[in-house]
Amino acid sequence: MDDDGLMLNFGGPSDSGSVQERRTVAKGGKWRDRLKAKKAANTFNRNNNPLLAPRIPSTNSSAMNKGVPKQRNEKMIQKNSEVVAGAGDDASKPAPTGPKLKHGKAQVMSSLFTSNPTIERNYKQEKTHVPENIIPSNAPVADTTSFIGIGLDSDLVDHMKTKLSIAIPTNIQKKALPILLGPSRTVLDAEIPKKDVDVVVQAETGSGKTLTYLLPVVNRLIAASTSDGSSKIPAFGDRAIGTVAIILTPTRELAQQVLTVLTTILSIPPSKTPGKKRSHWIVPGIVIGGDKKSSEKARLRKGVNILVSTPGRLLDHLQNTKSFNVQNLKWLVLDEADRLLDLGFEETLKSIMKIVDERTGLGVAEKFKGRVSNKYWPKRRQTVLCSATLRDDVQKLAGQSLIDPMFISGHGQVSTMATATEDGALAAREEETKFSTPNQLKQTCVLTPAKLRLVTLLAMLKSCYTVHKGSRVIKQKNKVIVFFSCCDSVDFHYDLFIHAGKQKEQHENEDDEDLTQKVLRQVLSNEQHHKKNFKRDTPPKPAAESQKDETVGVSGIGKVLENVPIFRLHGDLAQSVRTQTYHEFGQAESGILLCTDVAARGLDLPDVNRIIQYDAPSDLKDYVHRVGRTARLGKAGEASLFLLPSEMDYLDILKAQDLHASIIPVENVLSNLITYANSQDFQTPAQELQNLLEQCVLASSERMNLARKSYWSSVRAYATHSAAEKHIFHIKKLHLGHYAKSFAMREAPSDMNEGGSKTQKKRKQKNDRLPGMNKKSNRTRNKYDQADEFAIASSGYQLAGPRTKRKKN
Ligand SMILES: Nc1ncnc2c1ncn2[C@@H]1O[C@H](COP(=O)(O)OP(=O)(O)OP(=O)(O)O)[C@@H](O)[C@H]1O
Repeated sequence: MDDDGLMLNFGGPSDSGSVQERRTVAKGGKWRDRLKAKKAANTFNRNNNPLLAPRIPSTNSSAMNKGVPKQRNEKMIQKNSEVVAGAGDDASKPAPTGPKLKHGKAQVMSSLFTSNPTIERNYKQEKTHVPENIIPSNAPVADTTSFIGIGLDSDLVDHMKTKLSIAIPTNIQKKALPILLGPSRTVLDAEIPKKDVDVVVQAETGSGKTLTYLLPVVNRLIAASTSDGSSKIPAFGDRAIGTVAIILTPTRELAQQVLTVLTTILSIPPSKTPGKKRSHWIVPGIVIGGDKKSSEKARLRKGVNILVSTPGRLLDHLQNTKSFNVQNLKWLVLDEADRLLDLGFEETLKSIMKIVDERTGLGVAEKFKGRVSNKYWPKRRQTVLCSATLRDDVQKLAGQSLIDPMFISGHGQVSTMATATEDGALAAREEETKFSTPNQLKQTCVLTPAKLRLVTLLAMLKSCYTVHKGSRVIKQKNKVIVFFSCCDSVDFHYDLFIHAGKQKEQHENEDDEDLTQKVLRQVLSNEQHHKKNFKRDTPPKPAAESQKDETVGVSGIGKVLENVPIFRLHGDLAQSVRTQTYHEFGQAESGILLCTDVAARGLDLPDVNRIIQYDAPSDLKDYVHRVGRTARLGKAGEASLFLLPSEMDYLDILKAQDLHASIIPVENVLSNLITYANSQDFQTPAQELQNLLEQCVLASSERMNLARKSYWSSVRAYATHSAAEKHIFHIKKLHLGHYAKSFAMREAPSDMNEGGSKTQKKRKQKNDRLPGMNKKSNRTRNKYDQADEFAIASSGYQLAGPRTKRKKN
């Protein structure tokens, strides 16, 4: 932290009560004089502002309670705030030359509570939004409507009750099912058209959209394969008809989840109604990337009647698997349609549509003519689009691939898309298509200075699993999902949370030798022995750890997080690991899932009570989907967003969409780290925790590399915010040194790809400079703009960051 050592803070809290510092750079003179001046300033700030400097622990503080003598404790804090490798406790001695890092700079352990930015807006005076209506908006509707009343098959309804405990439809199911049943509907309603139409479904997260589009398809196929003796329509039952329905999802996990629901509702037992006979011919199936293509081909050849797929693999089979028969396709469902229409999927989707249109255009195959032309089968292919965040981009597609679509929204009127674009209706539609989150969801925001981010995250996570009641610590079970902006960051935090704290145990019983000196020495020896690359699929095992690796299967447990199982999920993991993680976290009673946006959409992970967005989403839609992993189907839930003080205006963007997050002061979150009754001091445990994390990173060169990779990938991801949000999330506003602290590093890392001649390095640095730093940045920025979750995944493409304060400026 090069600047912290020289920046001096003067001034106390401002009149408004917000934290305010005047900074003066102490230049010239001897280092001892500068140090003295800094200490004087720190003492002043410490007395005036709780966030600016560590307090000397009071007699009941954590350190004192542990029996650490006051004098030693003061020294520790002092040491934490100063140049550890350079200056010892005795200021009269010349600074010893401590171990150096590769790039030749002494290690600086700066305090967490100095030089933090001020929060300019007085948020305490801003009104907190209290939702007027806290009746859950995505729960089943408590009225007389039943699935039978809507017109579903009685055997199917019984089966759903027994297998899924589902008896009453949700709001969106009540509205959309009758329309999607079309002419096959047995219950008549004059207001609902009896012809088959394309449909756009927009409803809140966790409101049962999956069953909304699956039930009509299954119900119609079941009806088509049933004969009760009285009907003139012969029962259909031939798997060889090929694929009649395709459900497309943006992620593999979501595809697997949809297949599970589909298989469950298709496992309907034989009817108990006398005379009612049904052919069991409907075969569900899945084709997703990461699986063996040859076995998928074999299944498609035999006939998969309802197919769930991700776009890339579907296109691959459409182009290359001759036996894949879609000539009789009757339903095409795009789940998370807005994501499927995003950059990256758009081209694939166009190609899919083109091929499907060509093949279905040939008409029903000769063999099935007359057999699939009754009311149970749509006359032409029906397309259904679904999402919680469908807006104008979907209307673009509506113009091309949907014919006179109906727009069904969870909280609005059913209307045609044409009406929506007519005069006057547009304004109403805009209001209707504001992103809405479940009423019962509690949304909060923590304004955290960059240096405090990591400890604040841990404090928040700890609070989910332990409650302090007086001197008693009560453990509780919870399921929490933490969203990061990139895969490297997920990997780094996963590894850190599992291994941090084990170093401490190892060294505690040893001689008085300074721990930091030992750890630093370890780094130097590690660097000679560990040249191997870090592999993503297996958790890192730094040699500095003497303990056995506590990673079991796809989860691990760590001391810093109360031994709660920690999981990770991102697009760079092997498919087998992704699948296992999804299942194990889903079934776990308690756990923390660290993930990227790959888990943001559609995943129905049971009983998740808390969402933490550690990195702000790069798209507002992702905000809605991320927070939607909790508060599902009428249950309670809380979602917390981490923002830097400089990013506070993002709350206004959220407000404009009726997304209201109330602010929690960072001190309140950090106070969860206080473990001793009656103590007010959160700074000492926070500082101790940060030191512990930093030591863990320093202890292994592999982990240090991972921290650097993760740091640069996160910086790169930060640069991908859309133009509309650039004024808030601009890389120039990011204090890189402080940001490094949130990766448990003591200073901003240099470029990882260092090497080559001096001129080559200079040229590379110039080309790779951060966005907005020079004229060449445009070229670099184009690369960022194309990056999606999967592209941000790896840090193969690294940036050179400014390394000194002068360069930074
Ligand atoms: N009518 C119902 N009664 C009870 N539970 C239901 C009902 N309909 C769906 N569910 C259950 O609600 C949960 C959420 O459903 P689903 O995943 O389809 O929500 P969604 O609207 O698609 O959410 P997202 O937008 O996040 O994808 C599932 O566990 C599902 O089994």
